[in-house]
Amino acid sequence: MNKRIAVLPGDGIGPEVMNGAVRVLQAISDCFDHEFSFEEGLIGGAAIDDCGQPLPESTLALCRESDAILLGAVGGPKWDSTSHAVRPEQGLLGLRKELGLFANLRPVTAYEPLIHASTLKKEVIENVDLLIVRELTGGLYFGKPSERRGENKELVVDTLVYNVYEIERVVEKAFQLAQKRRGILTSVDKANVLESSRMWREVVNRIAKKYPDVTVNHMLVDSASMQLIYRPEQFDVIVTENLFGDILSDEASMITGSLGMLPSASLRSDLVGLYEPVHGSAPDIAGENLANPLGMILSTALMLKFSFGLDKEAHIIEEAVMKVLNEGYHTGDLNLQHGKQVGTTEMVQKVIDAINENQAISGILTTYICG
Ligand SMILES: NC(=O)c1ccc[n+]([C@@H]2O[C@H](COP(=O)([O-])OP(=O)(O)OC[C@H]3O[C@@H](n4cnc5c(N)ncnc54)[C@H](O)[C@@H]3O)[C@@H](O)[C@H]2O)c1
Ligand SMILES: CC(C)[C@H](C(=O)O)[C@@H](O)C(=O)O
Ligand SMILES: [Mg+2]
Repeated sequence: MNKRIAVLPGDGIGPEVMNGAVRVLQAISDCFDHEFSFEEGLIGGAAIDDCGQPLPESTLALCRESDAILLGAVGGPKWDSTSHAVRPEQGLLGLRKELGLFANLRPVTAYEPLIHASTLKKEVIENVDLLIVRELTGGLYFGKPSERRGENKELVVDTLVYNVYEIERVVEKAFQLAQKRRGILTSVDKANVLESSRMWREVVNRIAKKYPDVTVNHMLVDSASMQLIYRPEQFDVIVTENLFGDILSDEASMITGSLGMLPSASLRSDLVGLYEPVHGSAPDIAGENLANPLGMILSTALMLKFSFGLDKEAHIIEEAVMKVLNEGYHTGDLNLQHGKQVGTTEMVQKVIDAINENQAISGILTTYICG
């Protein structure tokens, strides 16, 4: 299979984790004779430094011409003082909006070997396997006007805007995903206060009629944030608007033990997708070989699955990550008393070794069984 992949490393630890992701994909392509070509584009602060814009036309064109996009992270203190119109984060938001990537899937799994890395009790998290479906191209992030007004700029305006079709398409996606999983959909909103949430609820209830095999419940976001760390195993698929999804997914990441573990897929209706870890550019550890590359690596597995239909290859990456964690290897963000702490590049190499080992064993088995 020939695929063109746009690679947008971004800022901070972005390039470090991206380097690992590309190396893992090269290992996969070597094992399976796929041809993956990787073309780099600038985004975020790196792009501002280069041409004054967080999302250059050339990057957008590259993404449009590619079969899938990988993104590291954007932002950092270096660009914090610049005016908000040229913030690095605008590059990422612009890319999501321009490409119409409305459904952001953020799976959260309590990995057995990391159960003691979580600050939550073992019995609270041991069976957790949930999926947050976050609406990604609407809500407060994109409402206009967003500005400061008045002579002394003493009035600030941010608006929360949703068209009904924007809610329908992401809710529909969440129902379809719930159908393929355990059949439980929790819609999270703030319908006791926000009109947009009341419309959200109406849409969910209307679409629910098409999916009688999915059990639906509504939860207010404040309560949901509590339930997420009180009884997280109750959740299968959570569907929610943009900002709530952003906040709840960082919270949920601690079930896995670290924000560095969470992958994500941002999809539209066709197969094109953007794959990025949930974490940011982590300026506090950037350039020190300390970053956990697994959220980024697991995002490549989501890319293989969703954009290329390569389920087997995706599974091999996920199995390799599990094997490495089972052997006790982990980066410093995971608070584990036992095990072996390694740096970013060593962790990547361990995953690649596990992939190659897996393929060597299956090669021996094939020769043995087929003669
Ligand atoms: N998708 C993105 O590009 C994205 C996401 C979130 C934040 N950001 C940006 O990143 C910058 C920093 O934001 P922040 O500090 O609030 O959030 P962050 O996610 O960058 O970091 C939060 C904490 O988690 C740690 N952490 C995050 N990822 C890690 C990893 N892979 N391995 C080990 N530790 C990890 C960091 O060291 C830090 O202590 C900001 O400019 C923000 O806008 C970008
Ligand atoms: C960097 C920022 C704009 C982004 C968001 O809020 O969507 C990030 O926090 C995320 O979760 O992808
Ligand atoms: Mg976030």
